[in-house]
Amino acid sequence: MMNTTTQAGAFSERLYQSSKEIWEQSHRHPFLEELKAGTLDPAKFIYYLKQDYVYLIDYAKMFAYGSIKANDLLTMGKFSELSHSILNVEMGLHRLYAERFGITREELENTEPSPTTIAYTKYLLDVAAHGTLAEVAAAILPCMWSYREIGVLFAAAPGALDHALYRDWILMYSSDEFGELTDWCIGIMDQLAEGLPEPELAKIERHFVMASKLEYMFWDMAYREEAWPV
Ligand SMILES: Cc1ncc(CO)c(N)n1
Repeated sequence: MMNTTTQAGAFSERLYQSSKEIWEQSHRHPFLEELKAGTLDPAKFIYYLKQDYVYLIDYAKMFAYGSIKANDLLTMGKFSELSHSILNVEMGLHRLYAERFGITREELENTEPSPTTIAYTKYLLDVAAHGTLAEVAAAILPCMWSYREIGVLFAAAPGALDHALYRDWILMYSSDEFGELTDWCIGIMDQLAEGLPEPELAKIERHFVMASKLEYMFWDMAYREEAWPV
């Protein structure tokens, strides 16, 4: 495993270790193995893109909550910068892909969330409604950090960038800009965890592990093109 934990402090290293095996299972999931090889069925990618678009609407709100819960202007500003970047840069990539596939913006935005998307986003929003800023940071971190890890690993994988279809996706998540935003999230997590009692740290760790499991489930959901049973 390539070390992408460039700025990890003590607590974020503990978080990383807590979910390392879950992340590795994600990396080995056929959705990502095939995306890396360029063989992923575009229908599965389109399904993912649409679910991820509605996921990102709620995910962007998590950073808005981060801004509300922050107590200093620097942190507020950074959380709102992150929210802006999700809505305009990351979701811009989804809109571009949708255009390539002939999917309208309206269709993209009106995607009915699958059971797994609901589970993930509502879990996050529950943490935002009831948790501390440190809990919010822990819940949103696996998303950024695991994608950065995947992006960096895939960008370095021989041939992965040669496949026209998935190249832009890999470039987005391996970009310096995405990496810097991820490092900021890791840094604020370490800062917020400093001096907290162990039961609080354990609760934060549970959010991180839960979000990591939901990340795995998101890949699996897309590969299965999960639908509502009724
Ligand atoms: C489900 C999910 N997790 C993480 C990211 C990265 O922001 C994303 N776009 N979607």
